[in-house]
Amino acid sequence: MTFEKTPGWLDWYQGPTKPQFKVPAGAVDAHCHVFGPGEEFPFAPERKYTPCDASNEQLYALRDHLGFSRNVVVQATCHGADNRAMVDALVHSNGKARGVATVKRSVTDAELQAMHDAGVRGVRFNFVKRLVDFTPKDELVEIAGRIKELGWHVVIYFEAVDLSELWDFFTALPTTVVVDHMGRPDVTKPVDGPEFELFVKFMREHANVWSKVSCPERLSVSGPPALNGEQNAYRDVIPFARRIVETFPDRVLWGTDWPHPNLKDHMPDDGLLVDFIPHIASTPELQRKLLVDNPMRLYWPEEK
Ligand SMILES: O=C(O)/C=C(\CC(=O)C(=O)O)C(=O)O
Repeated sequence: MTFEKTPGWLDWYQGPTKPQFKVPAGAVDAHCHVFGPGEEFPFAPERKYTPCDASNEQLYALRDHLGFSRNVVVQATCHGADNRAMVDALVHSNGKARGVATVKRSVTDAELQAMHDAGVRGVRFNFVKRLVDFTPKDELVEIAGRIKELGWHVVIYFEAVDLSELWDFFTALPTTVVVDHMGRPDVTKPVDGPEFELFVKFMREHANVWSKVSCPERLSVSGPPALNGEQNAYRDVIPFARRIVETFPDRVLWGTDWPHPNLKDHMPDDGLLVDFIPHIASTPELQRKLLVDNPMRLYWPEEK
């Protein structure tokens, strides 16, 4: 089956630079995706976008190029609840990748167990309206209860303005809860203003809540973009990510977000994205927690 990309689609960056920042040994890229390839793993009929292909071989070549050791592959909405491409990536990783799936209430216990055996350790609940149709909360509660039995966690993706409305649902989840991209703050607002304070309160009052401090390229308004050797990219995002890393050093994760779905403005050089890390985690200890200790505790606890 061949697919036509969404008009204006930006393909991932070819030939990323070698990062100047050397990540610590055993670093984990804890948020990335695979797309298809569409011929082998067709995109879902209910998808809101059609991406370019981005295979697991290409993902693992990037991992090696950037100096990372492992990946967490997160199911992208263009594959709906058909997790085959993501699971195939885990199966071909030599144990170096774990996954986060999207499931429906109709998933069977045997299917969940098969995903667990392949390396899936979480499910993603997506509340970003441009990406998914609404799923009833009672269905999500039921799923959360079932995956808890497997020791999995829930990854949540939402926009900052929706946090107050989703608060009661999120705070009742019975598992570890990992927030994608700091809950997508509006970085033109103050880092100590009411909107981001609510997110900090969410983490402060709930010790089971973690955050990915990823995706500056998605959150930044004033840039400059991670292109053309820029070593000080996305300056407007730094205070937000830094605050979360320094306040909750044991509950933060970082990922490239390769192949960067739905960017409209530019496609970042992934090598320069890695060079962003020391701006938000400024000491070797913070870097080790962010890139090694925390993701290992969550995704490979048996190795700790
Ligand atoms: O890569 C991300 O985390 C963000 C996405 C895409 C996405 O999450 C998905 O398709 O599942 C976005 O904001 O468009």
